[in-house]
Amino acid sequence: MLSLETDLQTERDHLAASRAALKRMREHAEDLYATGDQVAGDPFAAETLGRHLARRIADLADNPDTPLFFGRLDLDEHRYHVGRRHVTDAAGEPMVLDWRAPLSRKFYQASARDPQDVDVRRRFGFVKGELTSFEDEHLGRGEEQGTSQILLDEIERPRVGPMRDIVATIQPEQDELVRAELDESICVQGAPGTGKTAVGLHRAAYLLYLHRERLRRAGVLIVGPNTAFLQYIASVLPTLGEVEVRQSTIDGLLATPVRAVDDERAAEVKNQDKMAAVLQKRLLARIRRPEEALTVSDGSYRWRISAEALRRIVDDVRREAPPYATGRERVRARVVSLLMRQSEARRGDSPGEGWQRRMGKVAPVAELLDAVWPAVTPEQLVFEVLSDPIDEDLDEAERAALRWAKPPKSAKSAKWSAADAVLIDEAAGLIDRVPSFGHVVVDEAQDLSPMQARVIARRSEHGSITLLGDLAQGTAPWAARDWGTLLSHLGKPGARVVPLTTGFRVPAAVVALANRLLPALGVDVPAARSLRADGALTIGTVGEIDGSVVNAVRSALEQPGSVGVIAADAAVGALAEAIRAAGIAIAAAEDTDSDARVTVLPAGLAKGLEYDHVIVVEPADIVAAEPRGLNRLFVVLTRAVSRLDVLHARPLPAPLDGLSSAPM
Ligand SMILES: Nc1ncnc2c1ncn2[C@@H]1O[C@H](COP(=O)(O)OP(=O)(O)OP(=O)(O)O)[C@@H](O)[C@H]1O
Repeated sequence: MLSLETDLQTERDHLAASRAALKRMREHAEDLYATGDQVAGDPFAAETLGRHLARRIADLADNPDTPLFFGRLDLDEHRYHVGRRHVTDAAGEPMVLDWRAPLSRKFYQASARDPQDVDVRRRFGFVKGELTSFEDEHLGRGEEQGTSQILLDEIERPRVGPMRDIVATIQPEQDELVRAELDESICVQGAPGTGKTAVGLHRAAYLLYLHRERLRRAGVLIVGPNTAFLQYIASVLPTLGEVEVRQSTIDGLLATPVRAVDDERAAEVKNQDKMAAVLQKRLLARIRRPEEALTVSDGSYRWRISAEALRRIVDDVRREAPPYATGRERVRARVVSLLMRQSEARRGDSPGEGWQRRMGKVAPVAELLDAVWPAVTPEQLVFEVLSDPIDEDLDEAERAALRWAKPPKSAKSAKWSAADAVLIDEAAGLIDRVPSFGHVVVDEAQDLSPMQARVIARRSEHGSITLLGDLAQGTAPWAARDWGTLLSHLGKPGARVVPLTTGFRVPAAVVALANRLLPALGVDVPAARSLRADGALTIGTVGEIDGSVVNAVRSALEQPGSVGVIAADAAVGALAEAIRAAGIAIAAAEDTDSDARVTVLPAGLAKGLEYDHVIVVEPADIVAAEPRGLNRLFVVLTRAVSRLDVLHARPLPAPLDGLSSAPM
């Protein structure tokens, strides 16, 4: 016991010394920042250095609630503490090793069977930033714990506020994914609560650490399903020291503001992958083969290019298939080049750049371009397709669904829907190149339509992707039934698909309930198993919904943690009213900082979120509200971290039929 206390004290001393070292590193960076103007040779260098140092100072901030290290590795000769960032002493010796450093990998991967030179792996337990315990595994002696108590404490802790990082407890199968090579695209099929989102965010942080310069230039993008979700995950990367990652919904990536709503059928047709071909054909149909020769006056000279030579230029460029706008410029450049050759032959010297620019713009050349390769905006192209959808690949019903209900006068006055914005992005990608990110993480990817997938494909053409999702949680009308098809739309057909099945959120009893829905969902996915034996599930028949929900919220509030009331979208307003009328404060779904512990949430927004206590209201209504209602119910039931109440006045949906349901 004494030795344990002594050990704990030694570790606390190391923590204090590491804190002091971090402070020294920060002060050093601050000093450099203050004197930056003098050390840098010129204003540009001063600004670059200043930005670098400001970032470094932010990186070195010490948050008293997040322990500087969480583990220790005893190797043959050396002992390393593993933490959130590198900390070195005044002599440059490591005091804390960044979790992403190659050596730290042993902390996550070593096992009794494969100790990887690790004699002892130590995990630390913290309470509010205080080091309170540790667990040792003597891997060198072939000893290994079963499931770590520190991990169990971590996953069972009450969830309040935004999502937290999991660096201290990343599991070996998660670590494999986090540390996959930058060039490798991967797809994670993960049952609810298996840590897909966590893996995606940590992979982004890991890649930024290893390939900082390359990724800083190209950028890293995280795509999530809605703003409530983005708020929920927003603080994970900053706690890992990464602040320069763009986080967006699909709509947020698009340049077109959404000001209209499609009916279901129109949205479905517009999201089919064949719309890409429809747009492309329509665009290429603008290109005409020249029929007349071109004559250009140039002072006392007249140059002439035959119709045949012009046709050859247009045919060649078309065959090269550059983006449309590049094609137009290429035709212009080749026409000018032929003019130049004539000029050289006649005048005996090469005309300069000014001449070439002028020739590119003279009226006959401009007219030729407008006739054979007319300029077009993405909006104009989509406007034309929706005004007159004549493509032979569309049947009559599809054409009718596409046609404007009330045709606008022009592309400029059109009000675009979310699906139109995706079509406009597709058109923009046909006309011009879209810059590609170095790495893109897509969460809840099962809900991407083929056309939305192409939005991401354009932005990851020269980079890699991490695709995260669960086919069982697909709720959009176009949700993926298999990953292979979606991966082809994303331009990464060969990506590895890796399943995750160990759940860290949902208690076993709740997983068993949700798994009953799986056979009815029409997708082939492995069922989850939960690491959590705790947790409570109540299924109750009630007479009157509102009053019963208020009672359930009251008793949920007697326990620590967050409470999520999830109901069919149409029922949420009245429920929130009833809860407020009972004097209970409610937080908005986007507001993860609110003091109120209760959130009332439409089923449509529950994806990706979690609450300690979830109250699901009238499952039959959630199922009836949409075509993939059972998938929606699967999502909703799996949001609970500790306790789930299912309240129903109507019979439960068929797959849950026969479950014992006590009157409440
Ligand atoms: N290795 C881990 N250690 C501790 N907690 C973990 C670990 N992996 C995941 N978790 C926790 O489990 C919960 C679920 O993780 P996450 O939201 O990433 O799962 P998900 O697979 O994206 O879930 P869903 O598909 O239901 O949205 C989170 O609270 C997360 O912090």
